[in-house]
This record gives sequence, structure tokens and C-alpha cells, in this order.
Amino acid sequence: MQPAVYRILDANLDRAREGLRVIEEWCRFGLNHAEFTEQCKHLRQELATWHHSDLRSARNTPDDPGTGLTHANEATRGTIAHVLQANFCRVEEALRVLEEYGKVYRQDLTEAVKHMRYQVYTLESQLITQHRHQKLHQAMLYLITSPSETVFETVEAALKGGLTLVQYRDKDADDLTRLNHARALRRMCHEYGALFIVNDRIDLALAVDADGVHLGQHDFPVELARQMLGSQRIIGRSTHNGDDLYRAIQEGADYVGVGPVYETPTKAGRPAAGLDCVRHALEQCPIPWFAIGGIDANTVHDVLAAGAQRVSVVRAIMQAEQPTLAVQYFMAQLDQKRRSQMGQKFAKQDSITDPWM
Ligand SMILES: Cc1ncc(COP(=O)(O)OP(=O)(O)O)c(N)n1
Ligand SMILES: Cc1ncsc1CCOP(=O)(O)O
Ligand SMILES: [Mg+2]
Repeated sequence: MQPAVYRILDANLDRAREGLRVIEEWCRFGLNHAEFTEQCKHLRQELATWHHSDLRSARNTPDDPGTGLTHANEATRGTIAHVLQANFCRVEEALRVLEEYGKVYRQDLTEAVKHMRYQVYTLESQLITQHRHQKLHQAMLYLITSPSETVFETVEAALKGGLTLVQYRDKDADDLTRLNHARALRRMCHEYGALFIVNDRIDLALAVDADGVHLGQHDFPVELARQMLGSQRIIGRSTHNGDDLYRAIQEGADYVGVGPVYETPTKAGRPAAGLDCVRHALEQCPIPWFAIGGIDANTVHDVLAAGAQRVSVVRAIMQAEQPTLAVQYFMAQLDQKRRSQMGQKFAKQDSITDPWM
């Protein structure tokens, strides 16, 4: 057996185990997810059983020309999602190398790492799903875009203000324009670690690998969207009354919009559902819900007082002179409401069990 093959197997066993350890640490300390943590640990330990001394003894780091190679993208990671993505790539590539070179070393290694590689693919999909849904539950402010010459500048300014959930909505543009805009906005949102949702169009959401789609009462049913998008993507539903809300929950929507609370020119012709829809959602909605419709600096206090914990806005940010400040204002109001509620809950019970907090 050529020493070079041993060196390749040694290096890639190290690479795979190191990448899994990076992922494991987020599962353990970032997600507090015992099952994912255990899966990573088991894969690491299984790889360790193949790391025999004949492979380790072939290591020759001083003569390794690769140690000096670096890539500009390796220096920094924009978000945790980028850290996870880079390390899943590292693990999957290393396992593929082990599988190929294992064919000239030991057939049982090849079989073992092939099985591990598919386990890692599944874990990656589960983690992406978990990450998306965790970010959805943590999102308190939801920007829905409106057609604008400065839509990209406005969204980026909002993301710089701490916005974590964006929906691309343009009822008038042609499909090619929507495709290009959605691609650009999805890239921008993910650079800032924000979720990107597409309004109405399941095909467009799939085409740009969006984090999800938002469907109105007269758009495609949630069931069809779920068949096309799977469980790993987010599906939101518009609701205007108690029946809509009940049905959306039964259909398995991941979140709902509740409103319009006030009449709004952004959704002309849709009558206001009033603050009662907020009060009803507070009592009846177990999934994340966003009050929407006519919410701005003048109305947000009443909407929060009626029980909203999350709000969705269009004009208040899209038409703001300074979108960054507008986002920071709303986030401060929402955080203050959340803290006051946490305080009240602690006052009422020994431990907080609210799954959305
Ligand atoms: C969060 C949220 N709620 C409601 C809507 C409205 O969706 P839209 O497609 O604009 O109108 P309908 O399909 O509900 O009539 C939304 N986009 N986002
Ligand atoms: C899309 C949508 N659905 C219900 S109200 C609304 C628009 C809300 O826009 P604005 O925040 O400008 O009132
Ligand atoms: Mg719609």
C-alpha cells in the first residue's frame, strides 16, 4: 500500500472528525439538542475506530504542501449558519474521499463511510430545518417588501437594524423580474442571517431556495405547499378571522398573519379585522403569529397592548426615511413587551415554559 494513500485516509479521518466536532458543539450549546449532539458524537467515535496507527504513522505534516493553502472565505464566517454549512461541506467531502481511497485500502471502510455520509446528509437537512424554525420562533418583526426603486437598499438598511425575517411581495412585476429580485433578496437575507420568505408563489420559493412561502386564503392550500416544499421549509398563512385561524393551525401552517388590524392602502379593499383579531389570536393561537395591517409607530402600542408579541409591517419600514432606525424602534418596543410578559409570567409561576420565548 502506497504511504500516500495512508496519508490521505489519515488526513480525511481527521478532517471529518474535526468538522463533526464543530457541528456537535452548536447542537449541544447552541440548540441544546441532545439527539443531534448524540448523532454527531456517535459519528465521530465511529470514525475514530477506523483511525488505526498505520494511518497515523504515515502523517507527514512538515512536508504537506496543503498546510499553507488558505482561502479568503475561510478567514471569517458571517453567521452560525455559515459555520455549520462550511463544516458540513468539510465532513461530506472528507467522507467521500475516505470512501474512494478506502476502495484500495479496506472495502469495509468504504461501506462504513458511505453509510455515514448519508447519515450526515440527513443530519444536515434536519439541522437546517431546526435552524429555520428556531429563527422563525425568535423573529418578532417581519418586513414585507413593497415595489420600490430602492427595495434592495431599504431591505439592507433594515437588516442592518437587526431585522431577521423578510418577505418578498410584488403583485405587479413580471416573473423574470420577481425571479431576479427574489434571488438577490434571498442572498442578502442569508448574508445577514435572516430568513427569506416568498409571497404567494411556491414555484418561485423553490426556484430561489427560499426559507419558505406565505399563502393567502385564496392562494394555494397549505397541504399542496407542504407536498412541494417539505417539512424543512416554512409555510405561512394569512388569516382574517377565527375560522381562518383555526383552519390554518389545523392545516399545519408554521406561522400566521393576523389582520389587517387596521385598514391599509397596502392591502386596499380588505376591511379591518380590528384589535379583536389580535385578542382572539392571543387566546387561541399556539403557533407564531404576526399582527399585520396599518401597524406603525402610532399604532404599534395599541396592537401590543391587545396582546400581539410579533408584528409584520410594510410601509412603516419600506417608506421610512431611515429604515435601520425604524427597525430598531420596533424591535425595542417588541422586546420591551416581551420582557414585561416574561416578568408577569415569572410572577405567576415558578418557571417559564413558554416554547416561543
Ligand atoms: C405575514 C403576512 N400576513 C398576510 C399577508 C397577506 O398576503 P397577501 O398575499 O399580500 O394577501 P392575501 O393572499 O392574504 O390576500 C402577507 N403577505 N404576510
Ligand atoms: C400584506 C397585508 N396583508 C394584510 S395587511 C397587509 C399590508 C400591510 O401593510 P402596511 O404595514 O403598510 O399597513
Ligand atoms: Mg397572497
